[in-house]
Amino acid sequence: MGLIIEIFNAHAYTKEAKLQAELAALMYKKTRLVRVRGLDGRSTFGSPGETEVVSARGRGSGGRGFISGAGETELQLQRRRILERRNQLISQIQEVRRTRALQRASRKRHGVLYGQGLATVAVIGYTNAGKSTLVSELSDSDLYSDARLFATVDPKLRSVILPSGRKVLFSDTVGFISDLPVQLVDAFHATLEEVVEADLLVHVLDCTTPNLDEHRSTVLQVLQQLGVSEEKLQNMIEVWNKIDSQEVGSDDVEGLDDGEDGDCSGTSGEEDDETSDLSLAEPMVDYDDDNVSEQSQQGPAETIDDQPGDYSDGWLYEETSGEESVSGWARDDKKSEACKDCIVEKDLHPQGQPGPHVRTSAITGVGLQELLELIDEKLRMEDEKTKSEQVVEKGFFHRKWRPPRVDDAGVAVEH
Ligand SMILES: Nc1nc2c(ncn2[C@@H]2O[C@H](COP(=O)(O)OP(=O)(O)OP(=O)(O)O)[C@@H](O)[C@H]2O)c(=O)[nH]1
Ligand SMILES: [Mg+2]
Repeated sequence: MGLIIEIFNAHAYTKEAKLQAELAALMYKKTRLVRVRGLDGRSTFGSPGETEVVSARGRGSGGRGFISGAGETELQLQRRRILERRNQLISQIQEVRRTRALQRASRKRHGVLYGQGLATVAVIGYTNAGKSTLVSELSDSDLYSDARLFATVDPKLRSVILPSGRKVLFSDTVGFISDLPVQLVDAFHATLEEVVEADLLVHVLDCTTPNLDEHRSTVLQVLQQLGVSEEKLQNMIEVWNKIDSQEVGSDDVEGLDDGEDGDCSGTSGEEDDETSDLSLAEPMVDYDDDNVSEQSQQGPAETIDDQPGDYSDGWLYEETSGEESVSGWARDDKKSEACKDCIVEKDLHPQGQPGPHVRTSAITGVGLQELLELIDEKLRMEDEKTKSEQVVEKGFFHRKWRPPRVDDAGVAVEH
């Protein structure tokens, strides 16, 4: 637990996160403030291992030890100091939160001013999944990003232009880890406010890890603890990142079941190997002449047989994302060439089974375009849903009040 807090501390680079990390550490220290045996063999109070902690009296009346202040034991003194610091930290955190809320409100206003609410997409996931790399790859490219907007407001927020031309804000979040202590979840709640408030969540998983399922459930658990709505969880996009790692050694693809690495081509768990074997043996989608010529218009043609691996488990991305979705939005060569390797699972988890919607490599750019298109589509669907909900609400609440008709009144009084 102490180590976990230290890790968070090291990664806390905003003022708010730093305050929260200190608060978590403080609360942790408080729980460890117990009677311990000092080096001289006497009972003392303090954190285990802290030899400087002095012994306290106050174990009932007449105990031995220092008295600080009016009969205050050393333990009480330490507790009081911790509580004072805690209160200080809490009020500072509240202040920072207020500022953040104002900033968020101003971002929304800014979006509205420009004719469209500025949606936020929170990129979440287990630590080391590649979230930051993904967000910066998306926003560093001139193609996707508008660096002028909000860059100074929050370094973790990046403005990105979706294929439809819509601007959204991507927020990179702190990585989740297993056994995240409940106090820490609370302490980092504000840091993760972006997650709760985001319009859409993108869950990045490192598909080369053998613990993919475990990482996924850890993240889902934390999201639930944070109070993310069921609806948002359902709508969340799952991205399997680092598919290039499999390409690196094409031999690895044959030896997917070596148990060392995860398998980016399967769905998840034990079925992976079976699925990937199937997909490697007999791809379900043939690349016919039409498809090949379609691809050759976008980038250098490559024969599919030469592909080092088929990440699709039979669901190859064969649509070219639709001309309409890329209108006015030039693809760069690197990305469009890479796109024929990547896969979008549009039929989102049909039987509620976990699995990727998009497979990406944040390093090479594979799958990023598909990811953006999917985000575009999801946000569009959300907009439509919100609009129709508003219409229903309006229909119900904004109905004009009319006095009861005379006929009705007549029925009521008639005898
Ligand atoms: N091979 C490969 N490596 C990647 C890819 N994306 C990220 N990495 C590497 O994975 C490591 C972690 O990447 P980050 O982007 O820092 O991961 P993160 O999810 O932000 O990690 P935390 O902030 O600690 O939660 C880095 O060494 C990246 O270079 C990818 O697509 N392929
Ligand atoms: Mg990161």
